[in-house]
Amino acid sequence: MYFPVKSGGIINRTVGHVQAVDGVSFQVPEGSSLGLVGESGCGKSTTGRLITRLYDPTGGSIKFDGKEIANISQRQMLPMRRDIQMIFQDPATSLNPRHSVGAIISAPLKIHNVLPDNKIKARVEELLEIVGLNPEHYNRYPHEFSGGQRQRIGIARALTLQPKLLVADEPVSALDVSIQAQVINLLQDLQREFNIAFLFIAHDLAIVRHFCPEIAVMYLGKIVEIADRETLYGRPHHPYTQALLSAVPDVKQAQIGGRRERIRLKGDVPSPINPPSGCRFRTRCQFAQEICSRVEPPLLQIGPRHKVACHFAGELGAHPAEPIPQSANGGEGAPANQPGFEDHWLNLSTGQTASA
Ligand SMILES: Nc1ncnc2c1ncn2[C@@H]1O[C@H](COP(=O)(O)OP(=O)(O)OP(=O)(O)O)[C@@H](O)[C@H]1O
Repeated sequence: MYFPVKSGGIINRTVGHVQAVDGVSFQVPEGSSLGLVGESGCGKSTTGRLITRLYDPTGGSIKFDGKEIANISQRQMLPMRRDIQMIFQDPATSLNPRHSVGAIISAPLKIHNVLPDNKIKARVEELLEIVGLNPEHYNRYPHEFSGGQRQRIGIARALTLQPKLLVADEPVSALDVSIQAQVINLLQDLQREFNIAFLFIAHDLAIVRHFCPEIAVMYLGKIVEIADRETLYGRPHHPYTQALLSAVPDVKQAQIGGRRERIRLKGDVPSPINPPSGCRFRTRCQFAQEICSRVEPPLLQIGPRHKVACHFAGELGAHPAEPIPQSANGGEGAPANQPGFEDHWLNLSTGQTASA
């Protein structure tokens, strides 16, 4: 997704592009959840909005249930909207303050014409109950609810059409810490009960840990590491993931005394209008070498469910001195940036291909 940058003035020329999302590839299995994590501005929300087709992608492919949806018209997308819904970060701004809760939650039912009018109220009351709100509050307005309750209204609205995929864009970031766990538990219960797949967007690794069996870390529009939860938190290989994790308080470490060494990132995130050549993370990476400015590292599979985009991928304190040979990447056209995982991968310690 490239957004045009305009010059302004009378001749409003396009003078550049914000490369908001470029090189993102993942799968969200049916009924499961994938966490998408990264600093502000790395393209997480844009990715979520592309999948729900709130934005029209400028390139690439998005498949839902095997069907290509990246290029279909909004009209063709309409039936699919029932299956793909979104929960937004800030319930205070995503709910219309002039509409009652009943009107907000019933709107999708009316737009998609799925229930006769006389059955709508009962369905909305049922939804309110499912998300832990009092069905008698049908006629109240969003301002009469607390932040956590408002997010429950947003969740009920997203559930109305029984979606198969929910894109949750920082669904708890705007809430009090004490309320966050309750809303996450609710989402988890709903997932189990209705077999809903989640793309769970968050800016820190602590929130997605309990929700997502698989997590992708984004930096400046790209996925830099994606792995199952145990691998990502236990043995991250990308210096950026390692830095993000070092900022998360570690309870176990605190119990046995001592602190995990904190890795500080140098400088600011560069502009996505003119991202660094080669590896986009190199300007802030303590391990960067000459190759990093020349060659963009592909997203290389290095374990059964582990991919990383770094020439010097390795566990913290064990980054290799020499870059991973380009031949190991399979050369040009290798399926490195395909979604999902292959059944074979590169074993970094032996330099050989391994399989299950
Ligand atoms: N409509 C738009 N027009 C131009 N640039 C945009 C637009 N939307 C997003 N961007 C830019 O694309 C990049 C990615 O933005 P995005 O909102 O997806 O990041 P994010 O990781 O979700 O950040 P945050 O957590 O702050 O929402 C940013 O540099 C942003 O300025």
